[in-house]
Amino acid sequence: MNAIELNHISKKYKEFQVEDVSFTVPKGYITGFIGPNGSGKSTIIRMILDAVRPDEGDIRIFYEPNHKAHLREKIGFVYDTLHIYEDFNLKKAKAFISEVYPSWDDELYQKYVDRFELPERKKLKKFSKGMKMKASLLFALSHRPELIIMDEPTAGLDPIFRRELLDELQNLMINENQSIFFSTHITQDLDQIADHIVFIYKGRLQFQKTIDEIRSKFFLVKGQTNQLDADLKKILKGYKKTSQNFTGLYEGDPSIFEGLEDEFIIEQATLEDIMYYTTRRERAK
Ligand SMILES: Nc1ncnc2c1ncn2[C@@H]1O[C@H](COP(=O)(O)OP(=O)(O)OP(=O)(O)O)[C@@H](O)[C@H]1O
Repeated sequence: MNAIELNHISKKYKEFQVEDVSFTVPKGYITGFIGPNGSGKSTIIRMILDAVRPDEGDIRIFYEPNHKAHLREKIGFVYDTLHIYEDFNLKKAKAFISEVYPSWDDELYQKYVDRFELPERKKLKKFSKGMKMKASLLFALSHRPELIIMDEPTAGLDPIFRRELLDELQNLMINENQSIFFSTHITQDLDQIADHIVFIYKGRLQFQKTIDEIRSKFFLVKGQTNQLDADLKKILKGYKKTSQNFTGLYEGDPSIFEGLEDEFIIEQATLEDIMYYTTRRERAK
């Protein structure tokens, strides 16, 4: 079952384009959306939410075209800025927002207000960046959405709350079978909680893989620069070298390095390594 499906999505702006992007967000899992600055993550999220129309392709949410109005109720959206009139305080904002969602859960709202330690009577414009993010989460979660879509939800949060939030998201997925799709630059968050990763770069899909596939297929190869010959360069997805040593990214079965333990060090690659070395090679093209 898929919560979201993108089929051959293209969108052209003057100086940037999303090119033929297809991927799925499976139901009941956490999917992380990664890519360097300006890769098109926010643009794609806006297209999923029907705030921007693609030039080509179609997007489905729970197997329905994403522009169907009733899908709004099923989605909790967290953006990096609050889209609420900022002269309001939480109480007043809640009065408006709760009216929009038939599934609004007041008890849950109260639980999150307490847990997030948010003042209910302070004007939203006087909230700090992190408080605004928490308020955005509060409203998104309190109507019990089946699908949570977030654009960099952990940006601006202190590390303690960030971890609490990640735990909370994991609980939502496990206990309520919710599907979560979120973009982030903090790839360690995803190493911790994501089941699937969608990686885009310069408006093109690099890959969609499960975390397990990534763990079993991506490795760092380290050795001395004089060992970095043409054959090795060919099989690496990218590398960095000094006059003495090199580190490269290898995708595939690590057994090809068996018996070469004295010559190379093979280590599991993190998501950050994968992004760094993949885009390094792209940049050098
Ligand atoms: N309405 C628009 N008109 C023209 N160009 C746009 C528009 N919206 C976005 N872009 C361009 O699309 C590119 C991708 O931007 P986008 O915000 O989708 O990337 P991102 O991956 O979310 O980046 P970041 O990680 O920095 O937030 C950028 O070059 C941006 O300037």
